[in-house]
Amino acid sequence: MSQGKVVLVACGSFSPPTYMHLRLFEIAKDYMHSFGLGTIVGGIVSPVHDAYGKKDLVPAPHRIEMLKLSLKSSSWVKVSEWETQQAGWSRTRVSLQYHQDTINKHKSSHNLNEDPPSWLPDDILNVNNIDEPDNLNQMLNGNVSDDVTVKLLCGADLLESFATPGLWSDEDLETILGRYGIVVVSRVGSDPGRMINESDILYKYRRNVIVISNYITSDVSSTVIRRLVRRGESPKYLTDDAVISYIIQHGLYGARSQIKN
Ligand SMILES: Nc1ncnc2c1ncn2[C@@H]1O[C@H](COP(=O)(O)OP(=O)(O)OP(=O)(O)O)[C@@H](O)[C@H]1O
Ligand SMILES: NC(=O)c1ccc[n+]([C@@H]2O[C@H](COP(=O)(O)O)[C@@H](O)[C@H]2O)c1
Repeated sequence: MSQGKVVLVACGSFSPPTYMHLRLFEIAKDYMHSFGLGTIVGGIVSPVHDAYGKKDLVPAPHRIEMLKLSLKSSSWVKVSEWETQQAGWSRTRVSLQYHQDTINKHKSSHNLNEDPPSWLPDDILNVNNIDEPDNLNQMLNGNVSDDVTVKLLCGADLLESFATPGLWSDEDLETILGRYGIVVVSRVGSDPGRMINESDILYKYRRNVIVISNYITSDVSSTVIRRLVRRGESPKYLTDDAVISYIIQHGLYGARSQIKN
């Protein structure tokens, strides 16, 4: 298992973002830190293109704006608009590849002046961090690599979707699991351990799959928020207040102004 620097990338619809989407990053960061599984230097949320065509997927500019509102208080998780700016839907492998390539390109100090994308983690742009004494010591002792690897951050339902026939190509899964690796947070009703045991490809790459049991379980989903909004009920405390105001203001998900806020 790599113990170098890691950037977590979460791909999904985020229609709308819930507080659990953002909790995933905090849960993963704490877990990986306590078990010495790498140093998280940044987090990226990559909302899917409108062409993904999932039911209730509001146009990308709304989802991006709601994510930005949700992430106002985060110093290390940023929104990447790259997927939404492509001509059509991008497979997750392609998205990870793009983010990895861009990070590699900007990691070296001589590229710092080259218009870095706004989602690029500050730690990568901060040239002073590269040679900080602790890190240098570790590097000299051969304990850590200075490479930055992106890893897919997801909930256990996404892991389960790997087994859906025709949804993910074997080649993509080989690359996602073999080259990058994934960090999976348990979700009510899912059993990632069993999933790994039952899938040949997940079993083959099990060392690259970090499974985190989320003991503070929550079944909050975008579906639940959309349902409440549609019924004129309050989604307060399931997502950021600013997201709720945005939903009402733009009449998203069938919102009427009388939502009990
Ligand atoms: N409560 C949760 N616990 C763990 N992972 C979650 C939870 N909610 C969302 N995720 C993860 O967040 C990522 C983005 O998910 P997505 O945008 O599909 O959210 P969702 O709430 O499941 O949406 P929907 O209800 O529209 O299907 C996925 O990897 C998903 O597994
Ligand atoms: N073959 C693939 O790369 C593949 C297949 C299905 C879903 N996905 C991604 O997984 C995420 C799923 O999001 P939802 O759970 O909201 O459907 C999206 O980011 C989507 O692009 C990727």
